[in-house]
Amino acid sequence: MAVEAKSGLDLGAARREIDALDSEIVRLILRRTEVSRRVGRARREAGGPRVVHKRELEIFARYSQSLGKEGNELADILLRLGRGHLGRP
Ligand SMILES: C=C(O[C@@H]1C=C(C(=O)O)C=C[C@H]1O)C(=O)O
Repeated sequence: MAVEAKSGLDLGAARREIDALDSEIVRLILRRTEVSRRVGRARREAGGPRVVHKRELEIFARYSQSLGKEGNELADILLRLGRGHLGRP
C-alpha cells in the first residue's frame, strides 16, 4: 500500500495488465511452437534436415537485437519448443 500511495501506482490494475500480457504471450508461444513443428515435420517428411542453422541464426539475431543477452536465451527456448522431443539430446 505504501508504494501505491506514494507513487500513485494502481498495483491491482498493473498486475491485471501483466496477467493479461502473460496470457497473450503464452498463447503466441504455443502458436509459434505449433507452426514451427508443422514446418519441421513437413521438411523431414520431404527428406530435409530437422534444423536450418542459417534461419535459426536469424531468429537469434532478431531476439538479441531487441532484448540483448536474454533475447538470445529466449530465442533458444522458442527454438527448442519448436523441435519438441526431437530437440532433446
Ligand atoms: C520453422 C522452421 O524450422 C526450424 C525451426 C525454426 C523456428 O522455430 O524458427 C527455424 C529454423 C528451423 O531450424 C523453419 O525452417 O522456418
